[in-house]
Amino acid sequence: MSEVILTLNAGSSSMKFAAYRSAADAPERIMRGQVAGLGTEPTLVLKTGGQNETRAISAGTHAEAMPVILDAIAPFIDGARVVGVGHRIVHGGPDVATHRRLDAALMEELAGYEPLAPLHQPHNLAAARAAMEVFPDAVQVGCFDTAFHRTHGWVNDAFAIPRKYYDRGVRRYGFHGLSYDYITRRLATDYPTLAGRRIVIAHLGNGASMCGVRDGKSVATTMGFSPLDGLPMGTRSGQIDPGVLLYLMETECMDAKELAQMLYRESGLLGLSGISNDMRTLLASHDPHAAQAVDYFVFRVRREIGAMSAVLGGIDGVVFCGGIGENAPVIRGRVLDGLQYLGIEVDAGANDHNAVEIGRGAVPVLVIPTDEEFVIADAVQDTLRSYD
Ligand SMILES: Nc1ncnc2c1ncn2[C@@H]1O[C@H](COP(=O)(O)OP(=O)(O)O)[C@@H](O)[C@H]1O
Ligand SMILES: CC(=O)OP(=O)(O)O
Ligand SMILES: [Mg+2]
Repeated sequence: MSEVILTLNAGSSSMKFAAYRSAADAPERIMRGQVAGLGTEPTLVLKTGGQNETRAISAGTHAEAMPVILDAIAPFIDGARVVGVGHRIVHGGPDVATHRRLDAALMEELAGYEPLAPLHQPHNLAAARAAMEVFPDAVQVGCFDTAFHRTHGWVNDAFAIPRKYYDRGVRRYGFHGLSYDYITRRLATDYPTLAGRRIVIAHLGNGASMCGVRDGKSVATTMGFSPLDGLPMGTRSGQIDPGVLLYLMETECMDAKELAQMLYRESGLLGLSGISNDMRTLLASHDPHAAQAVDYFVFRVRREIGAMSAVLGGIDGVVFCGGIGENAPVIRGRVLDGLQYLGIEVDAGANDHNAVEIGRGAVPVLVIPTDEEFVIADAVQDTLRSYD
């Protein structure tokens, strides 16, 4: 092995990373891991050859996690040259519809989107800057969560506020696009009969959203201008009546900073339960507020499945992914209960075992572990080949 590709994926509470070697069809993964629990109890998880190794670390922030990650990767790449580094970047703005090589001008433009995704964009860009310093000769490639959704029609992109704001970029961008891209590719290769159909993909993690896909393209998604909209999340509110914000500004004199703190960091499962943003903790809790937070989550996910059905004109398949979607049978079961009218029925045994196919109705229901890193590595390989 002489040349490798690295991927960095800074989520709101985690930093996932992986190393790949280039291969003819698609990059081959050498190892992957993540720093999880940033802000609470940070751990380093290494995943190699089916083995998971977890250890507590002292990094409290995304920046402090970087040297830990580089040390963790080093033994696996055995001195090989890092020729490309791919970065998940949450916000690419209105025009970016595919991955791009990161240069100074693009980095500056992307920094302008930091206020629109404060839990992600600053960490994404910090990781890219750090990688540019550590690997100055490697190609740095930005892979954008918003890019997959640039196929939306205008009605799905616009807010019904004066038009001048649309022209200034106040639009529904949508996020989690790398995850939806991966799932859509998996459907194309593993479930070709579903690939051209109407699919609802529920990415339920610490950040959560849903995407309606038709013919492999995004038609609608629950997140909007920022990754605050749509489903409730670990610490984010999800959809909220803007009148609530006006009321809080007027009666509680909250300013933009305080509202941002509340909406991004103190709401969602954490805000409703008063206990935790972690679905595992809430499912294990006997506190009635934990149960209510879970009820609210389930209610909103079900509601959005109905909305997606309306937008797509029916549903031919449902896919769950993300930390909750891949690992929480109780949530999947409750979300899908009573959707027989859409042809959706759950096989309880398969669901309990996190099987890949958990439906027993006319509409297939799948659990597919998402792999944003693969999409990033593939984009880097693609970029490197364009120079050959
Ligand atoms: N076995 C499980 N049961 C329920 N929830 C789980 C389980 N495993 C992970 N989760 C949830 O997944 C969430 C993390 O999702 P993930 O997609 O990894 O996060 P991020 O959005 O930070 O990338 C955690 O907050 C946790 O609530
Ligand atoms: C966009 C988003 O919410 O990402 P994450 O799930 O990594 O927080
Ligand atoms: Mg995520």
